[in-house]
Amino acid sequence: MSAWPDGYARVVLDTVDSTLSEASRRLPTVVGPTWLLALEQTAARGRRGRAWATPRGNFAGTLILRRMEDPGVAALRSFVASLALYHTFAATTGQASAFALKWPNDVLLHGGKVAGILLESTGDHLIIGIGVNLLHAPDPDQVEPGALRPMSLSRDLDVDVDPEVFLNVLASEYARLEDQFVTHGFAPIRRAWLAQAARLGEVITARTMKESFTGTFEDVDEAGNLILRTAKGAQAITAAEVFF
Ligand SMILES: O=C(O)CCCC[C@@H]1SC[C@@H]2NC(=O)N[C@@H]21
Repeated sequence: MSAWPDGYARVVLDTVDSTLSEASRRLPTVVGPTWLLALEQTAARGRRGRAWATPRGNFAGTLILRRMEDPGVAALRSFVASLALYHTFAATTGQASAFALKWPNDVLLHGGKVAGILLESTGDHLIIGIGVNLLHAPDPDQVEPGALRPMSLSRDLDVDVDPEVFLNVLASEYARLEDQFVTHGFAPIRRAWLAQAARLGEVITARTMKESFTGTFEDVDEAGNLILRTAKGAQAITAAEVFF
Protein backbone atom coordinates (compact mmCIF):
# COMPACT_ATOMS: atom_id res chain seq x y z
CA MET A 1 0.00 0.00 0.00
CA SER A 2 1.45 3.40 -1.01
CA ALA A 3 1.88 6.08 1.63
CA TRP A 4 -0.27 9.13 1.03
CA PRO A 5 2.10 11.94 -0.08
CA ASP A 6 2.92 14.74 2.37
CA GLY A 7 1.30 18.08 1.64
CA TYR A 8 -1.54 16.72 -0.51
CA ALA A 9 -5.18 16.86 0.66
CA ARG A 10 -7.72 14.17 -0.26
CA VAL A 11 -11.49 14.46 -0.60
CA VAL A 12 -13.70 11.46 -1.43
CA LEU A 13 -17.19 12.20 -2.77
CA ASP A 14 -19.91 9.67 -3.39
CA THR A 15 -21.66 11.15 -6.43
CA VAL A 16 -20.89 14.39 -8.23
CA ASP A 17 -21.64 15.84 -11.67
CA SER A 18 -17.95 16.08 -12.58
CA THR A 19 -14.85 16.25 -10.37
CA LEU A 20 -13.56 18.97 -12.73
CA SER A 21 -16.67 21.09 -12.07
CA GLU A 22 -16.45 20.31 -8.35
CA ALA A 23 -12.79 21.36 -8.37
CA SER A 24 -13.73 24.73 -9.93
CA ARG A 25 -16.41 25.26 -7.28
CA ARG A 26 -13.95 24.48 -4.51
CA LEU A 27 -11.11 26.69 -5.77
CA PRO A 28 -11.84 29.62 -3.44
CA THR A 29 -11.38 27.41 -0.36
CA VAL A 30 -8.65 25.06 -1.50
CA VAL A 31 -5.29 25.31 0.25
CA GLY A 32 -2.43 23.31 -1.25
CA PRO A 33 -2.55 20.47 -3.78
CA THR A 34 -5.81 18.54 -3.44
CA TRP A 35 -7.10 15.29 -4.91
CA LEU A 36 -10.85 14.89 -5.40
CA LEU A 37 -12.15 11.38 -5.97
CA ALA A 38 -15.74 10.65 -6.98
CA LEU A 39 -17.16 7.14 -6.76
CA GLU A 40 -19.65 8.09 -9.49
CA GLN A 41 -19.97 11.03 -11.90
CA THR A 42 -23.23 11.96 -13.60
CA ALA A 43 -22.07 14.61 -16.09
CA ALA A 44 -18.36 14.05 -16.66
CA ARG A 45 -16.60 15.54 -19.63
CA GLY A 46 -13.78 14.33 -21.83
CA ARG A 47 -11.52 16.02 -24.35
CA ARG A 48 -13.01 17.93 -27.28
CA GLY A 49 -16.41 18.31 -25.64
CA ARG A 50 -17.08 14.58 -25.49
CA ALA A 51 -19.00 13.01 -22.63
CA TRP A 52 -17.16 10.60 -20.30
CA ALA A 53 -18.98 7.81 -18.50
CA THR A 54 -18.07 7.02 -14.88
CA PRO A 55 -20.22 4.26 -13.48
CA ARG A 56 -19.42 3.00 -9.97
CA GLY A 57 -16.23 0.98 -9.86
CA ASN A 58 -14.34 3.20 -12.28
CA PHE A 59 -11.85 5.86 -11.20
CA ALA A 60 -12.71 9.56 -11.49
CA GLY A 61 -10.13 11.81 -9.90
CA THR A 62 -9.09 15.41 -10.19
CA LEU A 63 -5.96 17.05 -8.86
CA ILE A 64 -6.04 20.77 -8.08
CA LEU A 65 -2.64 22.50 -8.20
CA ARG A 66 -1.71 26.13 -7.85
CA ARG A 67 -0.16 27.16 -11.18
CA MET A 68 3.31 28.57 -10.70
CA GLU A 69 4.59 28.66 -14.27
CA ASP A 70 3.39 30.12 -17.54
CA PRO A 71 0.56 28.13 -19.19
CA GLY A 72 2.82 26.28 -21.68
CA VAL A 73 5.04 24.87 -18.94
CA ALA A 74 2.11 24.11 -16.64
CA ALA A 75 0.42 22.14 -19.45
CA LEU A 76 3.39 19.74 -19.52
CA ARG A 77 1.81 18.26 -16.41
CA SER A 78 -0.39 16.21 -18.73
CA PHE A 79 2.80 14.18 -19.37
CA VAL A 80 3.58 14.06 -15.63
CA ALA A 81 0.05 12.77 -15.01
CA SER A 82 0.07 10.19 -17.81
CA LEU A 83 3.46 8.86 -16.70
CA ALA A 84 2.17 8.66 -13.11
CA LEU A 85 -0.81 6.70 -14.45
CA TYR A 86 1.51 4.32 -16.29
CA HIS A 87 3.47 3.61 -13.07
CA THR A 88 0.21 3.21 -11.17
CA PHE A 89 -1.06 0.62 -13.64
CA ALA A 90 2.27 -1.19 -13.47
CA ALA A 91 2.18 -1.23 -9.65
CA THR A 92 -1.47 -2.23 -9.26
CA THR A 93 -1.54 -4.94 -11.95
CA GLY A 94 2.07 -6.16 -12.05
CA GLN A 95 1.81 -6.15 -15.86
CA ALA A 96 3.67 -3.03 -17.01
CA SER A 97 4.22 -4.37 -20.52
CA ALA A 98 0.45 -4.41 -21.17
CA PHE A 99 0.34 -0.57 -21.02
CA ALA A 100 1.56 2.22 -23.30
CA LEU A 101 1.16 5.99 -23.57
CA LYS A 102 -0.56 7.70 -26.48
CA TRP A 103 0.21 11.34 -27.25
CA PRO A 104 -0.85 13.63 -25.81
CA ASN A 105 -2.19 11.93 -22.67
CA ASP A 106 -4.11 8.69 -23.01
CA VAL A 107 -3.09 5.40 -21.49
CA LEU A 108 -3.53 2.26 -23.57
CA LEU A 109 -4.06 -1.30 -22.41
CA HIS A 110 -3.31 -3.93 -25.08
CA GLY A 111 -3.65 -1.11 -27.65
CA GLY A 112 -7.11 0.12 -26.53
CA LYS A 113 -7.90 3.14 -24.36
CA VAL A 114 -8.09 2.49 -20.61
CA ALA A 115 -7.56 6.03 -19.25
CA GLY A 116 -7.84 9.65 -20.34
CA ILE A 117 -6.77 13.00 -18.94
CA LEU A 118 -8.35 16.42 -19.32
CA LEU A 119 -6.38 19.48 -18.16
CA GLU A 120 -8.15 22.73 -17.39
CA SER A 121 -6.56 26.00 -16.39
CA THR A 122 -8.59 28.51 -14.40
CA GLY A 123 -6.99 31.72 -13.16
CA ASP A 124 -3.97 30.69 -11.13
CA HIS A 125 -4.87 27.01 -10.82
CA LEU A 126 -4.33 23.94 -12.91
CA ILE A 127 -6.98 21.21 -12.66
CA ILE A 128 -6.05 17.74 -13.89
CA GLY A 129 -9.00 15.42 -14.44
CA ILE A 130 -8.28 11.70 -14.77
CA GLY A 131 -10.69 8.96 -15.75
CA VAL A 132 -9.80 5.25 -15.65
CA ASN A 133 -11.90 2.29 -16.74
CA LEU A 134 -11.18 0.04 -13.77
CA LEU A 135 -14.36 -2.03 -13.83
CA HIS A 136 -16.39 -0.97 -16.87
CA ALA A 137 -15.54 0.13 -20.42
CA PRO A 138 -18.01 1.85 -22.76
CA ASP A 139 -19.30 -0.27 -25.64
CA PRO A 140 -17.22 0.24 -28.80
CA ASP A 141 -20.31 1.64 -30.57
CA GLN A 142 -20.45 4.47 -28.01
CA VAL A 143 -17.13 5.94 -29.19
CA GLU A 144 -16.65 7.85 -32.39
CA PRO A 145 -15.53 6.14 -35.63
CA GLY A 146 -11.77 5.60 -35.73
CA ALA A 147 -11.38 5.91 -31.96
CA LEU A 148 -9.51 3.18 -30.11
CA ARG A 149 -11.49 0.40 -28.51
CA PRO A 150 -12.31 1.18 -24.85
CA MET A 151 -10.70 -1.26 -22.42
CA SER A 152 -11.08 -1.96 -18.71
CA LEU A 153 -8.67 -3.49 -16.20
CA SER A 154 -11.29 -5.90 -14.99
CA ARG A 155 -12.53 -7.23 -18.34
CA ASP A 156 -9.31 -7.05 -20.37
CA LEU A 157 -6.67 -7.89 -17.76
CA ASP A 158 -8.76 -9.76 -15.21
CA VAL A 159 -7.47 -7.49 -12.44
CA ASP A 160 -9.86 -5.74 -10.03
CA VAL A 161 -8.60 -2.53 -8.42
CA ASP A 162 -10.67 -0.44 -6.03
CA PRO A 163 -10.83 3.29 -6.96
CA GLU A 164 -9.58 4.40 -3.51
CA VAL A 165 -6.63 2.02 -3.69
CA PHE A 166 -5.91 3.30 -7.21
CA LEU A 167 -5.96 6.88 -5.91
CA ASN A 168 -3.48 6.11 -3.13
CA VAL A 169 -0.96 4.68 -5.58
CA LEU A 170 -1.58 7.40 -8.18
CA ALA A 171 -1.21 10.22 -5.64
CA SER A 172 2.10 8.81 -4.50
CA GLU A 173 3.42 8.27 -8.06
CA TYR A 174 2.22 11.72 -9.12
CA ALA A 175 3.86 13.45 -6.14
CA ARG A 176 7.19 11.75 -6.89
CA LEU A 177 7.09 12.83 -10.56
CA GLU A 178 5.84 16.33 -9.68
CA ASP A 179 8.93 16.78 -7.46
CA GLN A 180 11.11 15.58 -10.34
CA PHE A 181 9.41 18.00 -12.76
CA VAL A 182 9.80 20.99 -10.41
CA THR A 183 13.45 20.14 -9.62
CA HIS A 184 14.77 18.95 -13.00
CA GLY A 185 12.27 20.29 -15.54
CA PHE A 186 10.58 18.39 -18.37
CA ALA A 187 13.62 16.52 -19.77
CA PRO A 188 13.55 13.41 -17.49
CA ILE A 189 9.73 13.20 -17.69
CA ARG A 190 9.91 13.45 -21.48
CA ARG A 191 12.55 10.67 -21.70
CA ALA A 192 10.56 8.37 -19.42
CA TRP A 193 7.31 9.15 -21.30
CA LEU A 194 8.93 8.41 -24.69
CA ALA A 195 10.22 5.08 -23.36
CA GLN A 196 6.57 3.98 -22.96
CA ALA A 197 5.15 5.75 -26.05
CA ALA A 198 2.84 3.77 -28.34
CA ARG A 199 3.76 3.73 -32.07
CA LEU A 200 7.03 5.67 -31.75
CA GLY A 201 8.84 5.31 -35.10
CA GLU A 202 5.64 4.22 -36.84
CA VAL A 203 3.35 6.03 -39.27
CA ILE A 204 0.40 7.71 -37.53
CA THR A 205 -2.16 10.39 -38.36
CA ALA A 206 -2.72 13.55 -36.31
CA ARG A 207 -5.90 15.53 -36.98
CA THR A 208 -6.11 19.12 -35.83
CA MET A 209 -9.28 21.23 -36.11
CA LYS A 210 -8.21 22.30 -39.62
CA GLU A 211 -5.72 19.78 -41.00
CA SER A 212 -4.64 16.18 -41.04
CA PHE A 213 -0.99 15.11 -40.97
CA THR A 214 0.26 11.60 -41.68
CA GLY A 215 3.88 10.78 -40.98
CA THR A 216 6.37 8.94 -38.83
CA PHE A 217 6.07 9.62 -35.12
CA GLU A 218 9.65 10.79 -34.48
CA ASP A 219 9.61 12.50 -31.12
CA VAL A 220 7.94 14.69 -28.53
CA ASP A 221 9.86 17.95 -28.24
CA GLU A 222 10.78 19.95 -25.12
CA ALA A 223 7.49 21.87 -25.38
CA GLY A 224 5.43 18.66 -25.52
CA ASN A 225 4.68 18.97 -29.26
CA LEU A 226 4.24 15.83 -31.34
CA ILE A 227 6.97 15.66 -34.01
CA LEU A 228 5.84 13.96 -37.19
CA ARG A 229 8.15 13.38 -40.17
CA THR A 230 5.88 13.93 -43.18
CA ALA A 231 6.52 14.23 -46.92
CA LYS A 232 6.87 18.00 -46.30
CA GLY A 233 9.47 17.57 -43.54
CA ALA A 234 9.18 17.59 -39.76
CA GLN A 235 5.92 19.02 -38.40
CA ALA A 236 5.57 20.09 -34.75
CA ILE A 237 1.96 19.61 -33.70
CA THR A 238 0.70 21.30 -30.55
CA ALA A 239 -2.83 19.96 -30.28
CA ALA A 240 -4.45 17.14 -32.25
CA GLU A 241 -6.25 13.86 -32.06
CA VAL A 242 -3.99 10.96 -33.00
CA PHE A 243 -5.16 7.96 -35.03
CA PHE A 244 -3.22 4.75 -35.55
O1 LIG B 1 -11.39 12.51 -23.15
C1 LIG B 1 -10.53 12.08 -22.37
O2 LIG B 1 -9.77 11.17 -22.70
C2 LIG B 1 -10.38 12.69 -21.00
C3 LIG B 1 -11.32 12.07 -20.02
C4 LIG B 1 -11.24 12.72 -18.65
C5 LIG B 1 -12.30 12.18 -17.72
C6 LIG B 1 -12.06 12.62 -16.31
S1 LIG B 1 -12.98 11.69 -15.13
C7 LIG B 1 -12.51 12.80 -13.87
C8 LIG B 1 -12.58 14.19 -14.46
N1 LIG B 1 -13.92 14.74 -14.38
C9 LIG B 1 -14.44 14.95 -15.59
O3 LIG B 1 -15.57 15.45 -15.80
N2 LIG B 1 -13.59 14.57 -16.53
C10 LIG B 1 -12.34 14.07 -15.99
